[in-house]
Amino acid sequence: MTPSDRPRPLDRLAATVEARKSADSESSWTAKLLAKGPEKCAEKFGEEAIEAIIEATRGDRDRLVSEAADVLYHLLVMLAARDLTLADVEAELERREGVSGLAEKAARE
Ligand SMILES: N=c1c2ncn([C@@H]3O[C@H](COP(=O)(O)OP(=O)(O)OP(=O)(O)O)[C@@H](O)[C@H]3O)c2ncn1[C@@H]1O[C@H](COP(=O)(O)O)[C@@H](O)[C@H]1O
Repeated sequence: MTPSDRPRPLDRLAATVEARKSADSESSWTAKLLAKGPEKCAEKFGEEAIEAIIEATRGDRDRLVSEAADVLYHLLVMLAARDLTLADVEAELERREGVSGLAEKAARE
């Protein structure tokens, strides 16, 4: 496998999170969080999002990168808790490609 064939980090993380749905809670933080249910996963995502907002407001770039990584991880866990995947979100992003946000908003009004 050449470096360019290797799945990107977000795809690798998504595959790991998916695999943790059937893993032992004793050996995996992700499995432990998933076992607490979708509401707890959503709560953790919210906490991490707020931490990212705080760092974005403060302007500390390194801490924002770290919090953004937490947000992406907890987003994947929250999706997995509802049997959704990164591929589902990417399909929605693809559907939106080429549609201006302004045009989309105007169509809703
Ligand atoms: N990216 C992450 C990641 N980001 C954050 N976390 C964990 O998420 C937790 C959130 O931190 P908190 O301080 O909010 O947790 P806490 O206060 O202990 O929890 P609560 O008491 O609030 O419930 C920490 O324990 C972090 O280690 C992560 N855990 C796992 N991953 C990835 O998931 C992979 C699989 O991990 P396991 O499922 O543990 O094997 C890892 O290899 C990583 O790639």
